[in-house]
Amino acid sequence: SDAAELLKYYEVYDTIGTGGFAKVKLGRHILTGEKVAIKIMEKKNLGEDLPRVKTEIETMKNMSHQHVCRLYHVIETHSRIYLVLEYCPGGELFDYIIAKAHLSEEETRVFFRQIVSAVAYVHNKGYAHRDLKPENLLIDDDHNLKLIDFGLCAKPKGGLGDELMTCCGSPAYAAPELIQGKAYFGAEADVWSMGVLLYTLLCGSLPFDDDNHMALFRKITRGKYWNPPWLSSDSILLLKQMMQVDPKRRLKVGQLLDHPWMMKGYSSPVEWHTRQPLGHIDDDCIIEMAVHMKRSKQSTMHLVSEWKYDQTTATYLLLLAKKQSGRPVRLLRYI
Ligand SMILES: COc1cccc(Nc2ncc(-c3ccc(C(=O)NCC(=O)Nc4ccccc4)cc3)c(OCC3CCNCC3)n2)c1
Repeated sequence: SDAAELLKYYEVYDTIGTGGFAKVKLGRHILTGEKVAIKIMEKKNLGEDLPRVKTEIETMKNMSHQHVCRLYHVIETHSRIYLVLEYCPGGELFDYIIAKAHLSEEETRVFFRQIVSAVAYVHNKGYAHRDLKPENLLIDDDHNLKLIDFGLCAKPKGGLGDELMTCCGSPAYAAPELIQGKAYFGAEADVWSMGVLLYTLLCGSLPFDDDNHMALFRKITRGKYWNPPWLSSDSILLLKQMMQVDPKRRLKVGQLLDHPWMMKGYSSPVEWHTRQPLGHIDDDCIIEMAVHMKRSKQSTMHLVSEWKYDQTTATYLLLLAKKQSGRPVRLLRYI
């Protein structure tokens, strides 16, 4: 069966989320004991979107960053594609904000610096996310944020507005130029969405909201919104600079990294470079794998360096995640 290949390496538990054409289940990697998120896609439901999934997989293989969800394993069977991804036990930022009504400026700053770090990294890789919203920001076991792109919206930066409604589902976060179907720059549209995100963190509500689609579009293109009384003048200024209707007047990501609001209480700009470069091979993980596979360290190093996103890649990356979370770099020995 399709699940046979998956069940060779993972225990599969209940569904933690669904969306579009994917279902996500909680799983556990048997060899390392680490929890994972398993994104399950039926090929027949993907239809002409299948190439976009392939592009998404290539994009993910190219991303390794402390604030971007990691891809561990790709399993393709006759009728399904399984993506084994980093599991975030804290759930969606969306639910976190709801639970707290809104966040303090200080707590918002900690999270927002992580969001800017992830987006600056994605942009530097030549992609625009295009669907930045609290449902696509997850909380990990260290209470840090991880960016995901659940709806396959990330595209090369210079994207056109053609996939207007297909993948940018929630217009509430979409930039004016994007919902008007104009040709736009992905990086500029992402800055607008980050402005809306910052607003929802600080205010606990959307700056532009309306049940009627047309009324919502009008509010977004007008760009006027209410500032709650608890906002500091610095926060009001930053929001204004990010939610500029004219994309050319909008703040650039580069200006966000050391913006005065971002620097309050910090001595250095946002660090957006990755702390886990793709090519880096960790010695402790290689040694544990070599012992387990009864192979030399050298041949284990070569096998891992092929980055085939198979069981070997998954085992290495999950051992590395264990090490980074302070858990012992050990593989299960009794199977
Ligand atoms: C209720 O939610 C809960 C509750 C408790 C725990 C969790 N934990 C938990 N962990 C991990 C996931 C996950 C990670 C990555 C991807 C993915 O699709 N990656 C692809 C990707 O990120 N590309 C990409 C990224 C950046 C740039 C370019 C491309 C998909 C799912 C998850 O999903 C649940 C969904 C539910 C619907 N909303 C979205 C999240 N949930 C979630």
